[in-house]
Formats: sequence, C-alpha cells, structure tokens
Amino acid sequence: MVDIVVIFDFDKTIIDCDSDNWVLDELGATKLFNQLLPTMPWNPLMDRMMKELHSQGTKIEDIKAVLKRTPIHPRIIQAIKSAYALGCDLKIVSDANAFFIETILKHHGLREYFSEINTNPGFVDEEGRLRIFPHHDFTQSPHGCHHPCPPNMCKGTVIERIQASMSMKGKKTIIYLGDGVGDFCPSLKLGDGDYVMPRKNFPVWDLICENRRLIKAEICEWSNGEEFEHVLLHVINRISIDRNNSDNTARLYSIDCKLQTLPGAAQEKAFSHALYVPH
Ligand SMILES: Cc1ncc(C[n+]2csc(CCOP(=O)(O)O)c2C)c(N)n1
Ligand SMILES: [Mg+2]
Repeated sequence: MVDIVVIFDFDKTIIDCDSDNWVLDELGATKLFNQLLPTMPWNPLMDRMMKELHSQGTKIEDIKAVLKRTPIHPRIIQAIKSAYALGCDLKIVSDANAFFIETILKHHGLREYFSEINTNPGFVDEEGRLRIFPHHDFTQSPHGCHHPCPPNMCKGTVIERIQASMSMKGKKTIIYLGDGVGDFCPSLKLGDGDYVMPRKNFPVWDLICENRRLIKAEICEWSNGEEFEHVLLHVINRISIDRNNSDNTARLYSIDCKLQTLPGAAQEKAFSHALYVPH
C-alpha cells in the first residue's frame, strides 16, 4: 500500500496550454477579452466572455469540441494512469474551471483517476450558457494570503486542507506538480519528505530557485511530457523503496528481539528460516 498523494496543477502541467486562453483563441474571442481585461478581474471576465459567446450563438457543444482538441502530451496521460496503478491518490488544484477540466479529462478517459478537483466552479445553466465563478469569493473578503496567489484562489490554503485530511487517513507524502506563480504558495506548505516538481523555466521554477531555503520538500524539476512521466514515476518508486526498507528494518528488528529469547542453536535455525519467510 502506497500512502502518497499526488497533487497536479492543470494548465501548462497536465495540459500544455492555459485552457482559458485556448478556448478564447479557438473561438475568436481573444480581442474582446484583452480589451476588457484591464477593467475586470479574471473570473468575472471569463463568465462575461461565455455570456458574449452564448449571445453570439456559440453552443456548449462548440466549447466542448474546442476543449477536446486541447494539447496534452501522451506520456502525461500514461504517467497519470501509472501513478494511479501504483496506488497513489491523485488530486487536482487549478485556477482553470471545473467545466473545462472535467470535459478534457473525460475526453481522455482520465476523470475517474482523480479523487478530487479543487478549482473555480463552472457549469452550464438552464439557458445553455457556461457560468464560471471564483473558487474564493473575493467580493466578500480577500483570502488573506501574502504570496503571489490570484485573488480568487490560494492553492496553499487548499493544500493545508488536504494535509489535514491526510493525517487523519494515515497518508504520508505529497508530490506536487505545477508551473505557475500560484503554485509557489502550495510548494511552501510542503514538508520534509514531500516532493515538489516545478516545470523548468516556468514561473514557479524561478520562484523556487530564488527562494530555495524556504522550500522544505525535495525539488525535482521536469520540462516536457517525457520528463513528467520519468521523474514522477522515479519519485514514486523511490518513496516506495524507502518505505519498504524502513518497514523491513522494523520487521527484522522485531524478529531479532524474538530470537534473543531462544537458545543458541535454535536461534540460528530460526534466524535463517525467518530471512526466507515471505511476508
Ligand atoms: C490576477 C489574475 N491573473 C490571471 C488569472 C488567471 N490565471 C492565471 S494562471 C491561470 C491558469 C491557471 O490554471 P492552473 O492553476 O491549472 O495552472 C489563470 C486562469 C487570475 N485568476 N488572476
Ligand atoms: Mg498551471
């Protein structure tokens, strides 16, 4: 049994673009988006853009078709399946939205590999319009984090909640993968024994390099789909081997304690036997 939780960012980590920009570009809405961006926060603007597209006749099926074409590296799909098969608990923490993420994951048959998706709510309303809301409602109160987190989501707060639930379930190690400035705060929350996998030459990697002393987790960088798979599976293997070694040490120690109560010849016989007993 592996007790590892793997937490993935989504945009530019699982998929190879920013999903919001991908959808707006593909539907020809980028110009209006850029005009309005100086006047509105990101989430309300995405919601507004979906309203504009809806009123111009864009259907949910058109948005889904664009999402299904989102670039994703085949080795990343395989890495997710392998990490799951090795017994890891997989979760997503993303500043994209639930509709985009779920549509893309379902298209690749990946939805059921994840036990949790923490992101901005996104759903289709009764008029067939996609609505997008902030994960954290910053109009009520700021989330209060001083790290470079967007106003609608502090991923560090999400990680702290996951850490609290892990300690109740006896899960021990986090592997966190991300690329953006919003992935720095959760990286700071990781402890000794955890792993952070920043995407090399992306904003979170720069922040981690500049603040190495603040990071308690082991840092394992990656830059493309092949490295994502290779590094992630290597880290999972290493944790499993370390865990087995410490379990074996504990088991041999307990055998040793029992043997010391036996007389000499019986001790030797029992010890050679004990080493070959499969567990
Ligand atoms: C002030 C401000 N600027 C930009 C954004 C939007 N934003 C930044 S990175 C990103 C992709 C995140 O997906 P992931 O977390 O999966 O990488 C998005 C949607 C924002 N919320 N606030
Ligand atoms: Mg990202």
